[in-house]
Amino acid sequence: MSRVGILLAGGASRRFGSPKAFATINGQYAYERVYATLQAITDHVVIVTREELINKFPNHYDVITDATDFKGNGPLAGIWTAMTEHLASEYIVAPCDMPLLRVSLYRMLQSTEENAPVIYAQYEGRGHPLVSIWQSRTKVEIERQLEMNDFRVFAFVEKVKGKAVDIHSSDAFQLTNMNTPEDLERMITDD
Ligand SMILES: Nc1nc2c(ncn2[C@@H]2O[C@H](COP(=O)(O)OP(=O)(O)OP(=O)(O)O)[C@@H](O)[C@H]2O)c(=O)[nH]1
Repeated sequence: MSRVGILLAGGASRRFGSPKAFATINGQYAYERVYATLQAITDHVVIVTREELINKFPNHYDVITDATDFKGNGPLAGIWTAMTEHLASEYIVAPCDMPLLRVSLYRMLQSTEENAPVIYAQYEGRGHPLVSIWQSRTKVEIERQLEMNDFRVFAFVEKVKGKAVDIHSSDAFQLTNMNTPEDLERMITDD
């Protein structure tokens, strides 16, 4: 089975004020940390970003931008773009703004028996559809939704009856994201 990691780094980072992918946590860029996690559990990792950032990533990374037809419309378009550029049986998805994600959390998702189209993390009833595993068969359905100008990730995951996996409280810290500079400050203190 071939697995491709999709690192989502194409957001506007409006609340953060500068590109979140390049926020520094203890000497490492946020995206580098997430990349390392995806690299450990996949055959290849692709970073999906926006035009303005593409040259900021070193050349040895595989970096693409959202498909022209859907760009600027959120992460679902990014997931679909990566699926079109890289054929695989399954895709492991992670956002660049959760730099505490570790392999152990994805292993938990992978150990789910179900052959659900999307398997995603959930903690205290809140789903995290960008911390997830997507089967390749979802590509056609994503495209159908995007073509209807519906860019909502969670709506998609619910529509295809994605499987939520409850994360143990001891792993919940991994789902911490940085929407604001204050979130990053807290993360550095806790890391
Ligand atoms: N490829 C791609 N990734 C996206 C897009 N929008 C958001 N993301 C990524 O999805 C993850 C979660 O996004 P948000 O929390 O909404 O981040 P954001 O849009 O950068 O932040 P705000 O502008 O403050 O809402 C982050 O890793 C983003 O980089 C997009 O249009 N394309």
